[in-house]
Amino acid sequence: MIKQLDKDFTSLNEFIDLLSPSKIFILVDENTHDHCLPILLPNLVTDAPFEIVEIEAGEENKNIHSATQIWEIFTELEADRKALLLNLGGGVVTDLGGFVASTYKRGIRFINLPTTLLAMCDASIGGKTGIDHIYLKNIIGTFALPEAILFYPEFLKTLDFTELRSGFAEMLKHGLIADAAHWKDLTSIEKLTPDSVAPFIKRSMEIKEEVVSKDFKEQNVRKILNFGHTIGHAVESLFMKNGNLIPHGEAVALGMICETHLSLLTGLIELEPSSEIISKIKRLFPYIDISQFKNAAIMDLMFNDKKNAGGHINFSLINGIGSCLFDQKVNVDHIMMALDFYKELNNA
Ligand SMILES: NC(=O)c1ccc[n+]([C@@H]2O[C@H](COP(=O)([O-])OP(=O)(O)OC[C@H]3O[C@@H](n4cnc5c(N)ncnc54)[C@H](O)[C@@H]3O)[C@@H](O)[C@H]2O)c1
Ligand SMILES: O=C(O)C(=O)C[C@@H](O)[C@H](O)[C@H](O)COP(=O)(O)O
Ligand SMILES: [Zn+2]
Repeated sequence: MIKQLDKDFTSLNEFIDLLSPSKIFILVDENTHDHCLPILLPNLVTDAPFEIVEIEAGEENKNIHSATQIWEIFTELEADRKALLLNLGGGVVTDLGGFVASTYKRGIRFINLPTTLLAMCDASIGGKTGIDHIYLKNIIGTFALPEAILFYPEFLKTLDFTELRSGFAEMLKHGLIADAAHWKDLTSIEKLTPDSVAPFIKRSMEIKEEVVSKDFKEQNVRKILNFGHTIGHAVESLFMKNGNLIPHGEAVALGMICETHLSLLTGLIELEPSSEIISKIKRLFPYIDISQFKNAAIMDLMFNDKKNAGGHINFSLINGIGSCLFDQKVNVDHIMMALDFYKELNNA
């Protein structure tokens, strides 16, 4: 169930009532503890006892150490199989919380309460949970669906602009892979703010939900949701390794530029739409200097991509605005050219 919360959080309370949990755990990070918990707690009406579990904020904490910490808290506080986890946060909290919940005692129930644009439109939906390990993004994880995804756009009011823009990248991705009108709507927004983007959140969520409903375990069409991520995740991992993190959405924006150019090089898309896509993404997102990374190092990481099979890198590439093909095998020289294309964009 995906539903927008009213200001009294009635649907959350009703739903918790229905689930009748033995205990509720509310997972937050430092920022959602300060900004979102004070909105949730006065509205939470339940007979079940609850505990707050806090992790440090940031991608560097989406790891096994945080997971262990949470499992230990569950054990100490005697969480049983009827316990319920509320993931109140961005994609780090929903990915990590979902992972911890789906593995503790072989699975307890969880509800996602996304607080970033990225988590609302993407991470909270679709049941991919996980953690990063040895600098590889989401390399350990499960497919496990939340009982509900309840979103409240008011949470976005305290979000930094950089994080809002990061979520906007995944929304643009949804337009590019599946809905040209959504791409047009999003790229027509004059100034990105919580209010200006709010009318388009629902459509973005629907696109993600529609794709996932056709292929939950990512055997085929779900791979289109990974457009921009083959190169984006590789670059994100290299920055993580250097201890110099970049927001996930910025890595995806970079990845979408490279992979749009790759779509052009492989003859899938015409020059005009590819130029439109690249110039619009370039205008919206900061240029990321990747000159420190050799193309071969970026490529090495792509071999760990979860879409791959039989030692081949499988790309998801667009064949027009609003349309995407998966399992595309491309010439290695073209991958190198796409990376060089991005590296040279700074001088263009
Ligand atoms: N499972 C999926 O399908 C999926 C999809 C897309 C991305 N992801 C993952 O999601 C993660 C990125 O998510 P994210 O961009 O939400 O990052 P995040 O969870 O790190 O949140 C970004 C920052 O915003 C802060 N924050 C969150 N809500 C806030 C609020 N309302 N007000 C003020 N500050 C707030 C957080 O503390 C953090 O500092 C990555 O790990 C990515 O791999 C997963
Ligand atoms: O839900 C999906 O499927 C996606 O690919 C959405 C992506 O935006 C997201 O970043 C996802 O976590 C990537 O998954 P991964 O399998 O490439 O780690
Ligand atoms: Zn993503």
